[in-house]
Amino acid sequence: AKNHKLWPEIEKVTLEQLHYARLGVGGAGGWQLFAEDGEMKMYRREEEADGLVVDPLKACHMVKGVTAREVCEIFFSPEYRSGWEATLEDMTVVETIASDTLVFLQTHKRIWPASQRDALFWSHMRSVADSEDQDAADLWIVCNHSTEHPQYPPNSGKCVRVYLTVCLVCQTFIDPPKDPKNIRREDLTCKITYCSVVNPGGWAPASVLRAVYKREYPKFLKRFTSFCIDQCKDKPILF
Ligand SMILES: CCCCCc1ccc(-c2ccc(S(=O)(=O)CCO)cc2)cc1/C=C\c1ccccn1
Repeated sequence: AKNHKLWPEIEKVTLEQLHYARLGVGGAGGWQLFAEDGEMKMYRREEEADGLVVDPLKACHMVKGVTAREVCEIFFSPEYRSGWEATLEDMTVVETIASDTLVFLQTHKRIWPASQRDALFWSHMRSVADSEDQDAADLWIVCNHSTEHPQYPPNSGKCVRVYLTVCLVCQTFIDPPKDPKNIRREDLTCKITYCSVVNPGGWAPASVLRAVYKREYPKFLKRFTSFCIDQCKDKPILF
Protein backbone atom coordinates (compact mmCIF):
# COMPACT_ATOMS: atom_id res chain seq x y z
CA ALA A 1 0.00 0.00 0.00
CA LYS A 2 1.59 3.28 1.09
CA ASN A 3 5.07 1.70 1.12
CA HIS A 4 4.66 0.66 -2.54
CA LYS A 5 7.54 1.73 -4.80
CA LEU A 6 5.17 3.92 -6.85
CA TRP A 7 3.86 5.78 -3.81
CA PRO A 8 6.24 8.80 -3.96
CA GLU A 9 5.36 9.37 -7.64
CA ILE A 10 1.63 8.91 -6.96
CA GLU A 11 1.77 11.48 -4.17
CA LYS A 12 3.82 13.98 -6.25
CA VAL A 13 1.81 13.72 -9.49
CA THR A 14 -1.58 13.77 -7.72
CA LEU A 15 -0.77 16.97 -5.82
CA GLU A 16 0.81 18.57 -8.92
CA GLN A 17 -2.32 17.77 -10.94
CA LEU A 18 -4.56 19.20 -8.18
CA HIS A 19 -2.60 22.47 -8.32
CA TYR A 20 -2.74 22.48 -12.17
CA ALA A 21 -6.50 21.85 -12.21
CA ARG A 22 -7.07 24.79 -9.87
CA LEU A 23 -5.26 27.23 -12.17
CA GLY A 24 -7.71 29.31 -14.21
CA VAL A 25 -7.92 29.24 -17.98
CA GLY A 26 -7.79 33.02 -18.41
CA GLY A 27 -4.69 35.12 -18.80
CA ALA A 28 -1.54 34.17 -20.62
CA GLY A 29 -2.00 30.41 -20.24
CA GLY A 30 -2.70 30.14 -23.95
CA TRP A 31 -5.95 28.24 -23.39
CA GLN A 32 -8.44 28.43 -26.24
CA LEU A 33 -12.11 27.55 -25.80
CA PHE A 34 -12.90 24.87 -28.40
CA ALA A 35 -16.22 23.43 -27.27
CA GLU A 36 -19.12 24.64 -25.18
CA ASP A 37 -22.39 22.93 -24.24
CA GLY A 38 -24.50 24.52 -21.51
CA GLU A 39 -22.35 24.53 -18.35
CA MET A 40 -19.57 22.52 -20.02
CA LYS A 41 -16.61 24.48 -21.36
CA MET A 42 -13.62 22.78 -23.02
CA TYR A 43 -10.26 24.43 -23.53
CA ARG A 44 -7.11 23.22 -25.19
CA ARG A 45 -3.56 24.45 -25.80
CA GLU A 46 -1.91 23.48 -29.06
CA GLU A 47 1.36 21.74 -28.11
CA GLU A 48 3.62 19.22 -29.84
CA ALA A 49 6.29 16.95 -28.34
CA ASP A 50 8.84 15.61 -30.84
CA GLY A 51 6.47 16.26 -33.72
CA LEU A 52 3.49 14.62 -31.98
CA VAL A 53 0.36 16.51 -31.02
CA VAL A 54 -0.01 16.42 -27.21
CA ASP A 55 -2.56 19.23 -26.83
CA PRO A 56 -3.31 19.67 -23.10
CA LEU A 57 -7.05 19.76 -22.45
CA LYS A 58 -8.95 21.38 -19.58
CA ALA A 59 -12.70 20.99 -19.22
CA CYS A 60 -14.89 22.76 -16.68
CA HIS A 61 -18.43 21.60 -15.94
CA MET A 62 -21.14 22.12 -13.31
CA VAL A 63 -23.39 19.11 -12.76
CA LYS A 64 -26.53 19.20 -10.62
CA GLY A 65 -27.73 16.40 -8.35
CA VAL A 66 -24.44 14.64 -7.54
CA THR A 67 -21.56 15.09 -5.08
CA ALA A 68 -17.81 15.30 -5.73
CA ARG A 69 -17.26 11.97 -4.01
CA GLU A 70 -19.96 10.21 -6.07
CA VAL A 71 -18.51 11.52 -9.36
CA CYS A 72 -14.93 10.57 -8.42
CA GLU A 73 -15.95 7.10 -7.22
CA ILE A 74 -17.70 6.41 -10.54
CA PHE A 75 -14.69 7.71 -12.53
CA PHE A 76 -12.25 5.65 -10.43
CA SER A 77 -14.15 2.37 -10.07
CA PRO A 78 -13.49 -0.32 -12.69
CA GLU A 79 -17.01 -1.78 -12.49
CA TYR A 80 -18.69 1.35 -13.91
CA ARG A 81 -16.17 2.11 -16.68
CA SER A 82 -17.75 0.14 -19.51
CA GLY A 83 -20.96 2.07 -18.81
CA TRP A 84 -19.52 5.47 -19.70
CA GLU A 85 -16.17 5.02 -21.55
CA ALA A 86 -17.46 4.63 -25.12
CA THR A 87 -14.06 4.12 -26.79
CA LEU A 88 -13.02 1.32 -24.40
CA GLU A 89 -12.44 -2.06 -26.04
CA ASP A 90 -10.86 -3.90 -23.08
CA MET A 91 -9.93 -3.08 -19.48
CA THR A 92 -7.94 -5.03 -16.86
CA VAL A 93 -6.94 -4.12 -13.32
CA VAL A 94 -3.36 -5.38 -13.38
CA GLU A 95 -2.53 -4.44 -9.78
CA THR A 96 -4.37 -3.32 -6.65
CA ILE A 97 -1.89 -1.10 -4.80
CA ALA A 98 -4.50 0.00 -2.24
CA SER A 99 -8.30 0.36 -2.06
CA ASP A 100 -7.88 3.88 -3.50
CA THR A 101 -5.04 3.06 -5.92
CA LEU A 102 -5.24 0.68 -8.90
CA VAL A 103 -3.18 -0.02 -12.03
CA PHE A 104 -5.25 -0.35 -15.24
CA LEU A 105 -4.46 -1.69 -18.70
CA GLN A 106 -7.00 -0.43 -21.26
CA THR A 107 -7.25 -0.89 -25.00
CA HIS A 108 -9.26 1.70 -26.90
CA LYS A 109 -11.13 1.10 -30.12
CA ARG A 110 -9.01 1.79 -33.18
CA ILE A 111 -9.62 5.20 -34.71
CA TRP A 112 -8.94 5.12 -38.45
CA PRO A 113 -6.42 5.84 -39.96
CA ALA A 114 -4.24 5.63 -36.79
CA SER A 115 -3.31 2.25 -35.30
CA GLN A 116 -5.06 0.99 -32.15
CA ARG A 117 -3.86 2.34 -28.80
CA ASP A 118 -3.58 0.99 -25.28
CA ALA A 119 -2.89 2.75 -21.99
CA LEU A 120 -1.24 1.40 -18.82
CA PHE A 121 -1.68 3.75 -15.87
CA TRP A 122 -2.02 3.97 -12.12
CA SER A 123 -5.22 5.57 -10.84
CA HIS A 124 -5.46 7.17 -7.41
CA MET A 125 -8.44 8.73 -5.67
CA ARG A 126 -8.39 10.92 -2.58
CA SER A 127 -10.17 13.77 -0.84
CA VAL A 128 -8.31 16.99 -0.06
CA ALA A 129 -9.47 19.56 2.47
CA ASP A 130 -9.87 22.78 0.51
CA SER A 131 -7.29 24.82 2.42
CA GLU A 132 -8.34 28.16 0.83
CA ASP A 133 -11.99 28.11 1.71
CA GLN A 134 -12.70 26.34 5.01
CA ASP A 135 -16.49 26.17 4.77
CA ALA A 136 -16.47 24.92 1.16
CA ALA A 137 -16.98 21.18 0.91
CA ASP A 138 -13.99 18.88 0.46
CA LEU A 139 -12.39 18.45 -2.89
CA TRP A 140 -12.15 14.97 -4.38
CA ILE A 141 -9.57 14.09 -7.02
CA VAL A 142 -8.84 11.08 -9.25
CA CYS A 143 -5.45 11.16 -10.96
CA ASN A 144 -4.48 8.74 -13.76
CA HIS A 145 -0.82 8.62 -14.85
CA SER A 146 0.95 6.26 -17.25
CA THR A 147 3.26 3.72 -15.68
CA GLU A 148 5.23 0.61 -16.58
CA HIS A 149 4.64 -3.02 -15.67
CA PRO A 150 7.04 -5.88 -16.51
CA GLN A 151 4.19 -8.11 -17.72
CA TYR A 152 2.83 -5.44 -20.13
CA PRO A 153 5.74 -3.93 -22.07
CA PRO A 154 4.71 -1.13 -24.50
CA ASN A 155 4.09 -1.82 -28.21
CA SER A 156 4.54 -5.60 -27.79
CA GLY A 157 1.25 -6.56 -29.46
CA LYS A 158 -1.10 -4.89 -31.90
CA CYS A 159 -1.44 -1.64 -29.90
CA VAL A 160 0.65 1.51 -29.76
CA ARG A 161 1.07 2.59 -26.09
CA VAL A 162 -0.17 6.09 -25.30
CA TYR A 163 1.29 8.11 -22.41
CA LEU A 164 -1.26 10.08 -20.43
CA THR A 165 -1.74 12.18 -17.33
CA VAL A 166 -5.34 12.86 -16.42
CA CYS A 167 -7.05 14.34 -13.39
CA LEU A 168 -10.66 14.77 -12.40
CA VAL A 169 -11.09 17.33 -9.60
CA CYS A 170 -14.56 17.74 -8.11
CA GLN A 171 -16.07 20.01 -5.47
CA THR A 172 -19.59 19.85 -3.99
CA PHE A 173 -21.71 23.00 -3.52
CA ILE A 174 -24.94 22.97 -1.53
CA ASP A 175 -27.40 25.74 -2.38
CA PRO A 176 -29.32 26.78 -0.36
CA PRO A 177 -27.07 25.83 2.60
CA LYS A 178 -28.98 23.35 4.75
CA ASP A 179 -28.65 21.09 7.74
CA PRO A 180 -26.87 18.00 6.31
CA LYS A 181 -29.78 15.61 7.06
CA ASN A 182 -32.23 17.79 5.07
CA ILE A 183 -30.16 18.11 1.91
CA ARG A 184 -31.88 16.83 -1.24
CA ARG A 185 -30.20 16.07 -4.58
CA GLU A 186 -31.70 19.19 -6.16
CA ASP A 187 -29.67 21.28 -3.68
CA LEU A 188 -26.40 19.75 -4.92
CA THR A 189 -24.06 21.04 -7.63
CA CYS A 190 -20.74 19.39 -8.42
CA LYS A 191 -18.02 21.58 -9.97
CA ILE A 192 -15.89 19.37 -12.21
CA THR A 193 -12.46 20.16 -13.67
CA TYR A 194 -11.07 17.51 -16.02
CA CYS A 195 -7.49 17.90 -17.25
CA SER A 196 -5.74 15.56 -19.66
CA VAL A 197 -2.51 15.35 -21.64
CA VAL A 198 -2.33 12.33 -23.95
CA ASN A 199 0.83 11.61 -25.93
CA PRO A 200 -0.37 9.27 -28.67
CA GLY A 201 2.84 7.24 -28.44
CA GLY A 202 3.43 6.34 -32.05
CA TRP A 203 2.88 8.58 -35.05
CA ALA A 204 -0.62 9.84 -35.77
CA PRO A 205 -1.38 12.74 -38.12
CA ALA A 206 -1.87 16.02 -36.24
CA SER A 207 -5.09 16.64 -38.19
CA VAL A 208 -6.46 13.21 -37.20
CA LEU A 209 -5.54 13.65 -33.52
CA ARG A 210 -7.01 17.13 -33.28
CA ALA A 211 -10.20 15.91 -35.00
CA VAL A 212 -10.43 12.93 -32.59
CA TYR A 213 -10.00 15.12 -29.52
CA LYS A 214 -12.41 17.79 -30.79
CA ARG A 215 -15.06 15.12 -31.40
CA GLU A 216 -14.36 12.70 -28.55
CA TYR A 217 -13.73 14.88 -25.51
CA PRO A 218 -17.09 16.70 -25.45
CA LYS A 219 -18.87 13.37 -26.03
CA PHE A 220 -16.78 11.73 -23.30
CA LEU A 221 -17.52 14.32 -20.59
CA LYS A 222 -21.23 14.59 -21.44
CA ARG A 223 -21.64 10.81 -21.46
CA PHE A 224 -19.69 10.45 -18.21
CA THR A 225 -21.64 13.13 -16.32
CA SER A 226 -25.01 11.84 -17.60
CA PHE A 227 -24.00 8.38 -16.41
CA CYS A 228 -23.19 9.80 -12.95
CA ILE A 229 -26.56 11.55 -12.65
CA ASP A 230 -28.37 8.38 -13.71
CA GLN A 231 -26.35 6.15 -11.36
CA CYS A 232 -26.89 8.36 -8.31
CA LYS A 233 -30.45 9.65 -8.71
CA ASP A 234 -32.19 6.89 -6.74
CA LYS A 235 -29.42 6.34 -4.18
CA PRO A 236 -28.75 8.03 -0.81
CA ILE A 237 -26.38 11.00 -1.14
CA LEU A 238 -22.71 10.06 -0.52
CA PHE A 239 -20.71 13.09 0.75
C1 LIG B 1 -5.30 8.27 -32.72
C2 LIG B 1 -6.20 8.23 -31.53
C3 LIG B 1 -5.40 7.99 -30.27
C4 LIG B 1 -6.30 8.18 -29.04
C5 LIG B 1 -6.76 6.80 -28.52
C6 LIG B 1 -7.16 7.03 -27.09
C7 LIG B 1 -6.19 6.94 -26.11
C8 LIG B 1 -6.50 7.18 -24.78
C9 LIG B 1 -7.80 7.52 -24.43
C10 LIG B 1 -8.15 7.79 -23.02
C11 LIG B 1 -9.10 8.77 -22.71
C12 LIG B 1 -9.43 9.02 -21.38
C13 LIG B 1 -8.83 8.31 -20.37
S1 LIG B 1 -9.25 8.64 -18.72
O1 LIG B 1 -9.72 10.00 -18.66
O2 LIG B 1 -8.14 8.30 -17.90
C14 LIG B 1 -10.64 7.63 -18.27
C15 LIG B 1 -10.31 6.18 -18.22
O3 LIG B 1 -10.59 5.61 -19.47
C16 LIG B 1 -7.89 7.34 -20.66
C17 LIG B 1 -7.55 7.08 -21.98
C18 LIG B 1 -8.79 7.60 -25.40
C19 LIG B 1 -8.47 7.36 -26.75
C20 LIG B 1 -9.47 7.41 -27.79
C21 LIG B 1 -10.54 8.27 -27.83
C22 LIG B 1 -10.74 9.39 -26.93
C23 LIG B 1 -9.88 10.46 -26.97
C24 LIG B 1 -10.18 11.54 -26.14
C25 LIG B 1 -11.27 11.49 -25.33
C26 LIG B 1 -12.07 10.38 -25.32
N1 LIG B 1 -11.79 9.34 -26.12
